[in-house]
Amino acid sequence: MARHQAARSGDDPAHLSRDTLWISRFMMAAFSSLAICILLVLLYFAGVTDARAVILSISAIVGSVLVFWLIFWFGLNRGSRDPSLTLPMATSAVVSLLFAMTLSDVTRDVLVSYFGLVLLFCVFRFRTPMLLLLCGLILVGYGAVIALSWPVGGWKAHSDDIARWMAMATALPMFAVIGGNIMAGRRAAMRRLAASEERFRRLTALSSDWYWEQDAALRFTTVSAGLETHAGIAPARLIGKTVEELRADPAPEELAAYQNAVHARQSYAGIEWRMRDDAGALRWISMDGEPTFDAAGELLGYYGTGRDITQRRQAEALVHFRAHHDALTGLPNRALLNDRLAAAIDQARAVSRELWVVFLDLDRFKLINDSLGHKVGDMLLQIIAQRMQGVLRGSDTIARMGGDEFVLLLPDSPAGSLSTALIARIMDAVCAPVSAAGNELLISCSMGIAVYPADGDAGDMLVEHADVAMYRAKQAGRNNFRFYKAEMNELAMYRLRMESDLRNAIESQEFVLYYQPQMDLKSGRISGVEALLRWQHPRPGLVHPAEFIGVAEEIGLIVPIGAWVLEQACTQAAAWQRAGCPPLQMAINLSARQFAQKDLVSSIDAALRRSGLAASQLEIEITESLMMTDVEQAAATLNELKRLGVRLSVDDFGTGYSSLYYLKRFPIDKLKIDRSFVRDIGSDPDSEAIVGAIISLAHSLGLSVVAEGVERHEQLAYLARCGCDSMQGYLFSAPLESEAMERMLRGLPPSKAAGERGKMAGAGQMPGPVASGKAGAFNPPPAWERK
Ligand SMILES: Nc1nc2c(ncn2[C@@H]2O[C@@H]3COP(=O)(O)O[C@H]4[C@@H](O)[C@H](n5cnc6c(=O)[nH]c(N)nc65)O[C@@H]4COP(=O)(O)O[C@H]3[C@H]2O)c(=O)[nH]1
Repeated sequence: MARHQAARSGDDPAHLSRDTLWISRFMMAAFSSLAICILLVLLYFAGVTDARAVILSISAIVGSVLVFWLIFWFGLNRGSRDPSLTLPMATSAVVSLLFAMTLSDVTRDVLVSYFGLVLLFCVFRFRTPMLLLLCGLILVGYGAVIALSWPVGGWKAHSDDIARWMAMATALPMFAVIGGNIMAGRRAAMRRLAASEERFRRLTALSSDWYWEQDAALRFTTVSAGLETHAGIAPARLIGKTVEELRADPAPEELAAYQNAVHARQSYAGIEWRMRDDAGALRWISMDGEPTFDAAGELLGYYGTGRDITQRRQAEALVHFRAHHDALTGLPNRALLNDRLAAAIDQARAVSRELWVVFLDLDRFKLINDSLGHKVGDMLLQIIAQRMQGVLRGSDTIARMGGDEFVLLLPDSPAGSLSTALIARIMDAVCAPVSAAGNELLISCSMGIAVYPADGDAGDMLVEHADVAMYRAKQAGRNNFRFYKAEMNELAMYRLRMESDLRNAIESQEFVLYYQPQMDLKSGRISGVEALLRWQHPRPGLVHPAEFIGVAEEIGLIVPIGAWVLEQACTQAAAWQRAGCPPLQMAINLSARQFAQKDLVSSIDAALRRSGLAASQLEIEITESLMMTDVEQAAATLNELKRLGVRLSVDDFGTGYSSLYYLKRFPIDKLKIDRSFVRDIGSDPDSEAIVGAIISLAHSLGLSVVAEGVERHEQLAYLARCGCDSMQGYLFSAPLESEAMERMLRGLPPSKAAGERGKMAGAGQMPGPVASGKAGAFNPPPAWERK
């Protein structure tokens, strides 16, 4: 019957439980009826009652049970207000009993006790009035039975029945009232409990927490539906399992606090652990728990609340990641590098192996950043970071220190994997052309390497030494690497001192301009002068640009210094002209940083306006490398300068790319043959050939040529033979202070100690070869070191 009911209710669990309840009530009534039938049969065999009475009574009882069975089988009870059919079944039972009592007066006293049983069933279902009604039915029925049998035996024969009826007439109503009230109270309590449970259910549904219970073995016995709602985990998955059994693999060690608490039978809060949700994703769960004990103090289990804290943990993980990684490249940052460095040193020490710390700095990155914008700079950094990651092994670390600086940790392997070939691979990865935002960029890098344990056994010391070595690599011409050597520290100290002195130099007005004339080879006249910067340092004295321009460029000071040079040179040229000197070309050097300044053209324009110098009298010297970093941008800037009317010359021609392409592409007026070729005229036929080729190439492109560093007549003669347009060098004049230059322009004899070489090497001496490096080739002067 239950199966039938389940099928009809569509296997709905709610229907199933309701049907089961109704059936169980029917079954109780059926078994009670069976008990009466058995009793009647026993009474017959005991000779207490006759066969007819037994058969009729059993037929009536079984008949009524059958009727109810059919009602339940066909579900006819469902339409009733009380589908359990307690009232009809109770009435039928009473009527059946009364029928059996009527048939056999002897068994009446036995059967009467079954009324109590019927009332007992009903007391759970009926309220007091209904119970009283049932009592009335029983009493009236019993009275009727007595009345029907009255003619047989009279008063005497029925004195027991009357006494029993009277006892029942007093007891049954009392039973109905007391039982009814007790059950009414119980029902009220049940309602209150149900209401409270409903409130609790709603509360947990509203909250992001869920409720759970565990037994004494700490297995979940109850888990509220909130677990599924908020964490996507079906509560059934937890039932019968302990927290340890549910933990996700690999199990993190966060449960020690939980285990300590439950072992000590204490409450706990905020215990966090991970498990997979029904979709397989990892979830973080937080639990608060409270133990429950029985009267004897034995643990019954735990109960408490839980919540899904996955989002919070993910946010924390993100914050942690951001605190330890560089936002742009996703590489470890300085903080994480320090941790890894300490661990790598410990590891290297433990296995007695080397560890290389490499400091890598991109060459001229600032130029790209300043000229093409931060977006392109950022893309470049990301691409290069990815490339380096591709070259390095899993055991290596690459960290971004900020800007264009990276530090690489390269632990050695048992097979001895560290070699300069690895460094070359990294360099190749960085140097491969990069396409960023439509720009084809060529970038190189300089690297310094400090080796553990030889160069230090502390992380910060190794990084510092690698930085010093990187600086030396840069000084040695960039796109290079250097291993750290102890002597490098001295140079680093010197550089630091220079940096701080340079920062004061502008304010203290320690810069001066010297001017070196350029002589027209055809006319023998001064066609122009080159403004050359000097630093009048209070202690070592006059410092040449080769020693500080590179540093000023790196720390960005070259921009204000260059602006000062531009202003000063324009003002001086205009002043000479106003003083009656013949008009001349004023050449100034432009650094890479200056060239990348967005307001370069406008600032030159402003300087020309302020000084009153014609744009055509200003010549800007730029180097080849400066133009080649980003060809498009360089062409745009040079074209703008050209539109302004200034002249453009390429300094140090022959030492760099010397590409015919850029000579055609850029609006250049003049080439300056590098003095390294000029120096070798007379001693090296190759240099002579190069000088000759440069001159004819320039002329065929319509450019003029100036040779720098001319010191000997032999050089002058060769240059003149090749058709060089002008020359600059000690043969004619060293760089001069402005007054001395003015005298020369006016054709007056030089005053004593006028020339720079006179100042540096002794006044009045004949010009001779003077060693002079280029900007960026940085050598500490002995005078500086002595201070
Ligand atoms: N051996 C030899 N050298 C000669 C001779 N004649 C001139 N020189 C030197 O050659 C350098 C020519 O300047 P540069 O090629 O533009 O090379 C310059 C230029 O690149 C840079 N520089 C100088 N002044 C400035 C400036 O105001 N701004 C920028 N950005 N760079 C500057 O510093 C470099 C070095 O400048 P200086 O030390 O003044 O060195 C000057 C000059 O003193 C000679 O006959 N023999």
